Amino acid sequence: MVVLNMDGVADMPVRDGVKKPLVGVIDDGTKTVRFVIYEAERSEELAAYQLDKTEVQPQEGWYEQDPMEILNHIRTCSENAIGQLTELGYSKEDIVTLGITNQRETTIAWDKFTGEPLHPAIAWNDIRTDSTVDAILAKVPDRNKNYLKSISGLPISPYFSALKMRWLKDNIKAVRRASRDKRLLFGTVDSWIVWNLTGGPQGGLHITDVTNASRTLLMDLETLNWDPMLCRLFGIHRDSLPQIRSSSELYGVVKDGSILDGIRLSGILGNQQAALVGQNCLLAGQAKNTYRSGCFLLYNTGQRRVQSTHGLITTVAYKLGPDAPAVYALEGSIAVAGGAMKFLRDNLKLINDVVNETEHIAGQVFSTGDVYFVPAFSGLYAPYWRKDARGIICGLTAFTTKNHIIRAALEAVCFQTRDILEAMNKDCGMPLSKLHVDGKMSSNDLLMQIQADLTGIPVLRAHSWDMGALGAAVVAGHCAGVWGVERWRHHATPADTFLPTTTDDDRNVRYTKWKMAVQRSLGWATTKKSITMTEERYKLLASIPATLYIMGSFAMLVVSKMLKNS
Ligand SMILES: Nc1ncnc2c1ncn2[C@@H]1O[C@H](COP(=O)(O)OP(=O)(O)O)[C@@H](O)[C@H]1O
Ligand SMILES: O=P(O)(O)OC[C@H](O)CO
Repeated sequence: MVVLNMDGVADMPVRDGVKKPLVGVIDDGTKTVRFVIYEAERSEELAAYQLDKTEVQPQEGWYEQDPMEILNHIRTCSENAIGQLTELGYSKEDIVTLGITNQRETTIAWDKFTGEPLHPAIAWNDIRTDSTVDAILAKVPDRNKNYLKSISGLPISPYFSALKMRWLKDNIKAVRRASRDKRLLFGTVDSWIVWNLTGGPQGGLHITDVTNASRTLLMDLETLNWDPMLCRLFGIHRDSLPQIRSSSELYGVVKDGSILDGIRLSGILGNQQAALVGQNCLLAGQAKNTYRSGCFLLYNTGQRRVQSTHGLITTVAYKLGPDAPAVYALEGSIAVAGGAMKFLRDNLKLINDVVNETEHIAGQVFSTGDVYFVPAFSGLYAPYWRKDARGIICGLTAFTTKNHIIRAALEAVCFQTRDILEAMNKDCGMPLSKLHVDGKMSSNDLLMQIQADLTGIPVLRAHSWDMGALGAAVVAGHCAGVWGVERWRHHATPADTFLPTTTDDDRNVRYTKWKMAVQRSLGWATTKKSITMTEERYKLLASIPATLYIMGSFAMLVVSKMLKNS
């Protein structure tokens, strides 16, 4: 609708003729940085700008990112998105607050006084800490990878930040030196962004929110504080860790000389928790699955911390203010979903274009012809937590074509989701009756239909694929008083519905075969010592003290646990 102003001249097209407060969101994903602007209480994006990040894979299983590139991309994206506002009748001044949502677990170490990163960010899916995990497990009763789960909610896995921090201290001289000189700051990407946005070396806030902290293996899920025993165990000094805050409160104001200068910061959520909020799964018993490079299914358990006995993670879903109670979730994390499509494109060259070809090519066959593809490129996450698994394609015959293999890669995403759902249903005792989905990969209709067929429940696809940015806008707007979470709770998220078309028998037969394929993928990889890139790293990796240190700490932990239980 075009509005006439007092002079009878058409104003810029503000939606519905009513100017609303705006909420900006910084969305740092594994592959992209986005800046998105929403009108308060509206779920469609008003303006957005996105840039791809440089992928750095220095060696097999290592994934690094450039922390400075993240900051530069935030500047460019925010300038461009805010630039679009003028055409829409808004200006930067209409942005009342900012939220941040980010890839979780990815870890950065930097210098408190210079602001310089001391190493590239180690990404969540990096498995260089494999041998550190082994050294730890060797000292745990029964090599129990769930030994720390009752405190942190997490299994011992290279996925989580504490192992990455330990690796940085053991292998990077600059990190050790900074630690010795009390200049070392650690953080997940949210911490890095906030610290830089709020002044950096000149008084930047070193904070994180509970959802990100709950992915480090250092936080006690009950107290929502860093756990002294876990910090000791991993050798991470509390002074180098950020302060843990809620997901929705006034943290501070941007002071970095950028276009965002002067805007308040009032929301932080890890991206999968943000998608749970964006999908409006705010009641216990509601769940969402986000299909991106990886795939993450979160089930809201309300204020109950459900301890999974079937391979899921317990994590903080959100905490809407310093005095609000924490809401928890059970999570099933899948390391490779859309990533398998990229593998088919870049490594096997079976397709040229993921978005435009996969659905079409896989749709040309009615089944995979009994081919199963387990994309365990760096091991398997939930519910298996097997870092020794490796990818397999099995069931090949002389009739197999690339169509079958591509279809099997799509099915793999759905079977992995079923693995998670089976575990969730057992942990929660109540089978999920429908699944809310989002993420770029969910735009694939065939994938969504296969998902409904293999799980036997309706799949409800959100109209916007980026529910994470929306969730961060909700929590930031909630604190700023422009986006009531209570009202949001009653907001119906528009969705496309995919209904199951298979019988129980049919899906169960196929699922049994999938489980056989998974079994065949296990135990393939032998742990390699991390082979480092520099002479310094070579020497340090071979050095025993770091490993001894961890083993010693573990011995202490075992003893202290025994004393606690006696
Ligand atoms: N239509 C589609 N069919 C199959 N896979 C898709 C489709 N669209 C996107 N993907 C896959 O989904 C992933 C999208 O990831 P993206 O949303 O960019 O998030 P991330 O930051 O996790 O990489 C990519 O790995 C891509 O291969
Ligand atoms: O790859 P993304 O950006 O969808 O997010 C990754 C997850 O947060 C990892 O836990």
